[in-house]
Amino acid sequence: MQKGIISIIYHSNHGHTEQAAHMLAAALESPHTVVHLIHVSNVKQNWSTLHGSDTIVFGCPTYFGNVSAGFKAFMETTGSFWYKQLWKNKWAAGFTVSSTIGGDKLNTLQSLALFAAQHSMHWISLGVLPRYINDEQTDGQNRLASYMGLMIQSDNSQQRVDAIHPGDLLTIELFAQRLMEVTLQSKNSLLQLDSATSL
Ligand SMILES: Cc1cc2nc3c(=O)[nH]c(=O)nc-3n(C[C@H](O)[C@H](O)[C@H](O)COP(=O)(O)O)c2cc1C
Repeated sequence: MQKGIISIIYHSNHGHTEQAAHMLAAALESPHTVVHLIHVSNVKQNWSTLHGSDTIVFGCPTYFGNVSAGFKAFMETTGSFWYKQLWKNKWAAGFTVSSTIGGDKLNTLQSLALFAAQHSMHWISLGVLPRYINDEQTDGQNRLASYMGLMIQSDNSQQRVDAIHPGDLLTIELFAQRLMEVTLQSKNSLLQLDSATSL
């Protein structure tokens, strides 16, 4: 079985999205995966890593209900190869961090999914049902009830980074499992297809 290559490209001004990106990368580590964690400020040295990935995960804070300026700048640099469609048929997924429960995070995830669509990538949704007990939503898996991608609620400090909420941590773990499943399933069926057609 070939390893699945998963890259996380993220922006963070105050460290909360960076913390989430590190947690997601750690949850993606397995004998079957190679994981790359790239801050947008280091993208110049890492284009070949992104181009060689099976799955690219986009992550940024929600600022004023949309992607942060740092992430938008990264998105726009991909215009230099967008017309070649280098990322066509790769898998894509996204996460966003903001300090309120809602905070218009959905709009950020929609912007990330649209960005992936412009690169003709396949979007992986969160795939983790919110858990209800006795008609009340719990503080556990997918407590922010997202479907488009991973949402995380942070503290609102620009000086410190508190621990991620346990429900969001569980959601990160479950999202990582889904990313691995999708990446590996597709990689191995493509390999089977290749070997069948080369017979
Ligand atoms: C300019 C600015 C705009 C923000 N807009 C929102 C917002 O629309 N919704 C929200 O819930 N939080 C908002 N926040 C809070 C941030 O999303 C939150 O602090 C986040 O954790 C910052 O991520 P970072 O530490 O990775 O930079 C905003 C913060 C800043 C500085």
